[in-house]
Formats: sequence, C-alpha cells, structure tokens
Amino acid sequence: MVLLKVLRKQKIKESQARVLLLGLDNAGKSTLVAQILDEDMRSVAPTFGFQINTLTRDGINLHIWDIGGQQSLRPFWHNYFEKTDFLIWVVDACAPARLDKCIQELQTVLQQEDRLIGTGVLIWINKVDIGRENISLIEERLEKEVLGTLRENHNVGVIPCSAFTGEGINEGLDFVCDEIKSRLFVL
Ligand SMILES: Nc1nc2c(ncn2[C@@H]2O[C@H](COP(=O)(O)OP(=O)(O)OP(=O)(O)O)[C@@H](O)[C@H]2O)c(=O)[nH]1
Ligand SMILES: [Mg+2]
Repeated sequence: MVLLKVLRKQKIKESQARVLLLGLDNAGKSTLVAQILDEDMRSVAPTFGFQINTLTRDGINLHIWDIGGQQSLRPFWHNYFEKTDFLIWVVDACAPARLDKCIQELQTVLQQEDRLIGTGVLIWINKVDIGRENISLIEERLEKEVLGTLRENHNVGVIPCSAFTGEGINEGLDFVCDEIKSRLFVL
C-alpha cells in the first residue's frame, strides 16, 4: 500500500497521470473525451476495446484510458487497473433504469480491486442537458449505497455534466488535477 503510494507520487512528480474512464456502455465516456479534446462528437461510436488520449492540463499530462463499457467487455476491465492514478466513473443521467447495474458495477470495481486503492475518484453524472431531473435521485442513491465506503479509501467528487453542452467538464477536470496534485504532499 505504501509502496503503491510512493510509486504513484513519483509518477505525478514527473507530471504523468493515468486516468481510467469507466462506466456502463452508452454513458457517454467517449463523447466526453471528444468534448474535452474539441473533436467531432458526432463521429463517436461504441468503444470495442479501449482508446488512449493525452491531455495536458494544469501542468499534468493526463493519459486518459477510455474503456468500452458493454457487458461483454466488462470482464476485461481488470486488465486496465494497473498503475491507475485516478478513476473517472461516468453515470448516464438519462438511464435511471440502469442505475442498479451501474452502482453494482462501480461497487465491484472499487471494493474488490486492490490496485485502485487510494486513487482519486470522480463520478460524472453525464447527459444532464436532457436528464437533469434525475440528478437528485442519482446523487441520493450514490450517497446511500456507494460513497460512504468509497470515501474510506478515496477522495471522491460527484459532478453533474454534459458532454454536449460542456457543463461540468472544467469543474470535473479541475477536481481531477487538484486531487492528483494534492497527493504530492501526502504520503
Ligand atoms: N444528450 C446527450 N447525449 C450524450 C451525451 N454524451 C453522450 N451522449 C450520447 O450517448 C451515446 C453514447 O455515447 P458514447 O460516448 O459512445 O458512450 P460510451 O460510454 O463511450 O459507450 P461505450 O463505448 O459503449 O462504453 C451517443 O449517442 C452520444 O451522442 C450528453 O452529454 N448529452
Ligand atoms: Mg466509448
């Protein structure tokens, strides 16, 4: 555990951070990346496998690993956990019917995965341009079912956002960078 923290800290000193972007299929992960990189969001298609993009922000090179979220791909998620500094979990605000599954997968990832202990976590509640009315419900469920346990081992942020309008994107990326930098001074 301490060694893991030292290694992470060394990497952050070198201004490199590996950010894992996960969540159920159709949550909007790849569209968020396209918005962040100012690319054409209309050309985004479901991710079969993964895509890596690098974004420099606040002096840190964020290597964003965007992993496909379809059910058939989830058994392979664990292949990407190694050396992760930060986890972004994307929830689809327009799919309350999939919230049970979403929370269950998040719990599986974070509570059963030693290699992610101590990473920062941002939960982005995406698509609020059309799913704003579900934000409170999602936040309440997360608070009740996930966040208590999660906060024992992670700094956690929950931010509503929209890949389409850009709402909440800067706020989310600021949280990622601030959290990563805060770990430079703590062991
Ligand atoms: N209204 C709205 N639609 C969005 C938003 N973000 C993504 N979408 C749509 O949601 C659908 C899925 O987006 P993707 O980015 O492919 O989702 P993903 O999470 O990468 O899915 P997988 O690669 O299968 O895991 C697409 O039709 C997007 O246009 C958003 O902020 N608002
Ligand atoms: Mg995708």
